[in-house]
Amino acid sequence: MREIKTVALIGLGAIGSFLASNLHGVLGENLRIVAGGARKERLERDGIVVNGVPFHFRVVAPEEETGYADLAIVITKITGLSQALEDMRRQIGPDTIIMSPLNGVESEERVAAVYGWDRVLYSLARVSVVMDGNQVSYNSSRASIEFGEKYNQEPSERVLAVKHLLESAGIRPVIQPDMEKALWMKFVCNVSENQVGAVLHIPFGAWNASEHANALRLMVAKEVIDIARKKGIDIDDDYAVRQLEQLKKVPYANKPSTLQDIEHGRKTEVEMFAGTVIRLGKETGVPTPLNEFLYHAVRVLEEKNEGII
Ligand SMILES: NC(=O)C1=CN([C@@H]2O[C@H](COP(=O)(O)OP(=O)(O)OC[C@H]3O[C@@H](n4cnc5c(N)ncnc54)[C@H](OP(=O)(O)O)[C@@H]3O)[C@@H](O)[C@H]2O)C=CC1
Ligand SMILES: CC(C)(CO)C(=O)C(=O)O
Repeated sequence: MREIKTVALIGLGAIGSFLASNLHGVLGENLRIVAGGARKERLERDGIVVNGVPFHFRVVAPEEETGYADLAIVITKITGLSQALEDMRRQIGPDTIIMSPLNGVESEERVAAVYGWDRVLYSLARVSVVMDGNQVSYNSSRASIEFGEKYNQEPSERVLAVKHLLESAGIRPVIQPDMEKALWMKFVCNVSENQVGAVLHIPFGAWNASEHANALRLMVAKEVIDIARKKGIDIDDDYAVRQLEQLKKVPYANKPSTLQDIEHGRKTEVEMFAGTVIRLGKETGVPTPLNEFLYHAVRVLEEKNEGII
């Protein structure tokens, strides 16, 4: 069986730290975090503390010649993806598998445009991770990575290799039969939960505590489900309703990554959420007034952070 012995990861933020802290146990120095300049210095000096455990990973600069990695994980925010793909160039050889478990439905296309579809595996992260400074926390019993080829009736050799690696590292692997559909189902959640959560400044617990918050979540989700269906991706109308059962299991005070971005004064991924929905709504003929509202509302929050307002 194909074996993954070396992993290069770029983006040691919330999700990157969740992945790296688990992979480090099986890979040790064969896990390399790619980061340059002041970022490299900071990561080497401060390390990362995940669920109370301190880690100092091996950090390599983008220009360092380390040899190719068997698996490259790109997990920056969408706003940093283009630069990260450039910075990973020395890690990526002819047989390197690349996974980009960012939110949204388009990161794989962006990776493929640079490195080709034959290197890309689809993936997404089903976990809520909170990061403040170098402190990271998440609930390990509720964390999984969904991944695979576009369709996975018979898992390919490289899918089985990634499954084996994740299992050995203690990360729950889920091979979805249809990864395109899985990405869209997560997209429904992110567009509704992240954006409504950020604009109203409410944590995950609010969806269950407030019928009004939940009503807004469902209305926004409907726009995405309608677009998915127009694109031939079969997500039923009640999917977002059922999602409430999953949301009840997320710690009450956890915040979606978009709200964390606003609170930390960072640019959000609104372009990838509402921006994509508005664009695809026009292409498929689905009206998206709620996403138009959210797009501008999140932009206003960014402007407040930038001191424009
Ligand atoms: N947080 C969560 O619970 C979840 C997030 N996601 C998704 O996962 C993706 C990542 O999110 P998240 O982990 O929260 O994001 P973070 O902002 O916490 O982490 C991104 C990291 O990438 C680093 N980075 C950016 N560019 C580079 C570069 N060129 N070289 C090296 N490092 C770089 C940033 O460093 P620096 O800080 O120095 O800029 C930062 O540490 C997003 O698409 C998000 O939507 C998915 C599921 C859950
Ligand atoms: C935690 C979760 C799953 C919420 O939708 C997420 O993807 C995010 O915060 O970006």
